[in-house]
Amino acid sequence: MIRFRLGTRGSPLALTQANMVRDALCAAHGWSRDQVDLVVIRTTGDRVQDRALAEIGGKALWTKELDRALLAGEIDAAVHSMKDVETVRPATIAIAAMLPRADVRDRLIGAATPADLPAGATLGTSSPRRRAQMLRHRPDLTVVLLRGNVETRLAKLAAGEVDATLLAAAGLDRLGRAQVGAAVPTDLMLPAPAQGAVGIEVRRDDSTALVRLAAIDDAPTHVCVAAERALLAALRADCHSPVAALASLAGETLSLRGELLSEDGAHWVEGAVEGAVGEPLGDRLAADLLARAPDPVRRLFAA
Ligand SMILES: NCc1[nH]cc(CCC(=O)O)c1CC(=O)O
Repeated sequence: MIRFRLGTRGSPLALTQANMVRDALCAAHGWSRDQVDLVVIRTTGDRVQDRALAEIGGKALWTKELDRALLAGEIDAAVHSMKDVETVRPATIAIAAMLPRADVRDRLIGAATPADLPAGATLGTSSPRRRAQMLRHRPDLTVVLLRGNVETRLAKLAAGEVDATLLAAAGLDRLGRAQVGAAVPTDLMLPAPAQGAVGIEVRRDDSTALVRLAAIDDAPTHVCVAAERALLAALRADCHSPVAALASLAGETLSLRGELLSEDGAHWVEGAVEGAVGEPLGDRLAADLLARAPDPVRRLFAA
């Protein structure tokens, strides 16, 4: 009997997403639930909660231990929020599949819209993108660090530690918190590259796992997230970088929007490109944005 081991982080959101992958694999291959083992891997990012990720080593904090377990053969595949996966991955690891993307927007919790926040309100976030985008619209806000998993952040908000916060709609919805917060339109706040997408990685030389996962790949999600990640790669951006991106697919035409900001949100540049799937849209948009970026923005992205 086939057994398949799926590695995942242990946060409630990570476990929910790993269960979605398990359900998709069972549906695609006619497996029973007990044929897919969820193997919980504790990551540095789960342990360190008091500093911004960018400060202590970035996205690798979420992927390093899962990469190790994957390459050591302890698991057959690793489930990730694609938003947390580094732009440059080891050559030995392949992104084999993505689940259909959820709501890509951020939700604001604490006010109906950014404009409704009281003057001088305190916004809790540790995302450079959310901080810069909110300061762009509301330079009067005070932004403070807020970390922890989704439930922890909501508890800190309820305890009055901050007046408002932003969380991905995808995470809230998957955790059964669809009523929490108000979605901010993407025209006002372009999401993080890959927000709302769950990806599954395997060893590049494991053709069995590659084929099994191909059966659950959502091609439109994969194409869009790949374009957003290509923009990050072309910008040499990392999790310190205030960058937003969103691709959408209409028939064979892929559209990619992007926004780069200075850390204080006082400067920004936005742009969009369109083309056929397979065209290097990320490179084109990166070149266009960098050419037009005001100095305080370009300095953050100069390779
Ligand atoms: N950086 C943490 C993280 N990684 C993925 C999600 C939510 C799910 C997603 O965006 O796919 C979150 C929480 C958040 O940003 O609110």
